[in-house]
Amino acid sequence: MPLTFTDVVVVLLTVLFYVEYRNRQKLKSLPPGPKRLPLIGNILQMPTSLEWEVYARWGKELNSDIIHLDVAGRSLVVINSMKIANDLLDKRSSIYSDRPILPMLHDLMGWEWLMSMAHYGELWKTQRRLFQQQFHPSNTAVYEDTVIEYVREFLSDVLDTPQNAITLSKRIPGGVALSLAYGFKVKRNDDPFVKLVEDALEPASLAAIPGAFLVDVFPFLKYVPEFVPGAGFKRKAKEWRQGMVAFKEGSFNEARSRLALGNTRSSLTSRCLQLLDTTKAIEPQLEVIKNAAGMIYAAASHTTISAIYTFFVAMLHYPDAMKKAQAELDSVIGHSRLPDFGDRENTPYITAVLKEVLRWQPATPQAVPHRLMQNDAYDGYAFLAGTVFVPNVWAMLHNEDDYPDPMTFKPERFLDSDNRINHQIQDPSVMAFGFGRRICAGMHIAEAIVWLTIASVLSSFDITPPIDDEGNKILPKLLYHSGISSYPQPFNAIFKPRSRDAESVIRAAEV
Ligand code: HEM
Repeated sequence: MPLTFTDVVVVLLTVLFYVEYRNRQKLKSLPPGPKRLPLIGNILQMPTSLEWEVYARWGKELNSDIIHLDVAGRSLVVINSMKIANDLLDKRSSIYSDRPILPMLHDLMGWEWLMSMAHYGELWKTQRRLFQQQFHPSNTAVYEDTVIEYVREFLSDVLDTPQNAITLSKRIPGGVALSLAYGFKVKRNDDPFVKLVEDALEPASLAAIPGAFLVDVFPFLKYVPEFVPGAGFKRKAKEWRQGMVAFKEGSFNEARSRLALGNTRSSLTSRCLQLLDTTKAIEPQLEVIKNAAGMIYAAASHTTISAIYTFFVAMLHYPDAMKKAQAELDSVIGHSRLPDFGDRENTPYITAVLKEVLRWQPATPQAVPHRLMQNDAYDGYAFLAGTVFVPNVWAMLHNEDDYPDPMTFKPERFLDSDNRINHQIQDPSVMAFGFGRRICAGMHIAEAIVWLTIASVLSSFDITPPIDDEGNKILPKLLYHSGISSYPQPFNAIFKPRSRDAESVIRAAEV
């Protein structure tokens, strides 16, 4: 007998009621969360901007450092405290180190090879090992000269076109990354590889946020054909996939041919190509090198530029901090040379500025999400395998107990009464760079780039806000874009050499 319309409605309602019943059962053992709607859960409340601040507010309202969000039946757990992040993501890292599968990013855009997004398995392990061998924290010689080179070129470029200083600063982490990955010397303007990789990365950063695309919430949508109305995301993904392939293959092939011609600097690609094991299949080895090299710009550039921009924004809002930093640099380094890494030990205030930059507006306010690999229980809660955990680094770094008056930029909070680094104060780096086995593999390089940029810029320039027609300062708004790495909205600043001597020192130091 054929089914009637009423039969279909009854079956459908039964299924829906069953799904909702199961969701409610699951929720009983989960952390508190904002009020949810049947079936779709919290989907309509999911914030689309400043997520980290909304999650922190929800945590306070619910009086819990761990909150649960139901995204149409999928569990998202936000961790607002460092202790819980340590308990789960560090101490139980053997089961909390996977990444969520995001159909838009992984399947449709083809970024499944990207180490920071990769599944916790053999491919990730091989890439991470390779990365650590090349950039071991003790092996500073591999990156310090490159960092010095790009920072000094930046200073000289700012002397030439001070009005472009903010845009020019992007070349510091971008140039260091392309140099470490492929041995390319990045052009001062319109570098073709920077363009290639930027075109590929912009959409990937967006798609890396869980729930940014509906297909991440309803994975079956990935099977909807491209011509169906509303499937525009598939056309976008196809175009973005081409960008990704062009960057990954194009940069690697160029590095390889330059190596063959002997026309390259030492880099991860060149060193790995020289160490190829000819007794084994070559193609899989090439694939690993290609992935690891492609990873470097992706992980290093947008995150580190965010921190550099935050440094500029902080100097505009807090000129007293800038003056104190300059006074320290003047007394330790003087006026006849630029800072270098040997000065790090003797400039605690600059180190404190670096720490406060990483804390005040963290470059990755929600770090990168982790995915639980097997069922687990914690503090009376039960989590199912597949639950996605978002470490709300912003909330941890704005915790009033560790950092009183957290919205204020105050490097002094990291110093003791003798103006030395106070090790009793929680170091922001233990949160700002993520957790457990997936912790940022390049954090020492990131800190080196940002430290040298702060020290070099402040020893040479004053940074002040532009002035409007009525004589008022135009200060940047403290509004940050959403994305895996978050950066301030466009702003302007005036960079003025501190003296004639400062100009001569910059010109003399250019390498
Ligand atoms: C201020 C700058 C930076 C910040 C804030 C930052 C932050 C992060 C965070 C939060 C993660 C994810 C950690 C987790 O899953 O818990 C990560 C992963 C990673 N970062 Fe960074 N990062 C920065 C710069 C860099 C640089 C300069 C490099 C390389 C030269 C780098 C290489 C990586 C790599 C390879 C991963 C993937 C680790 C994995 O999944 O195993 N990062 N970073």
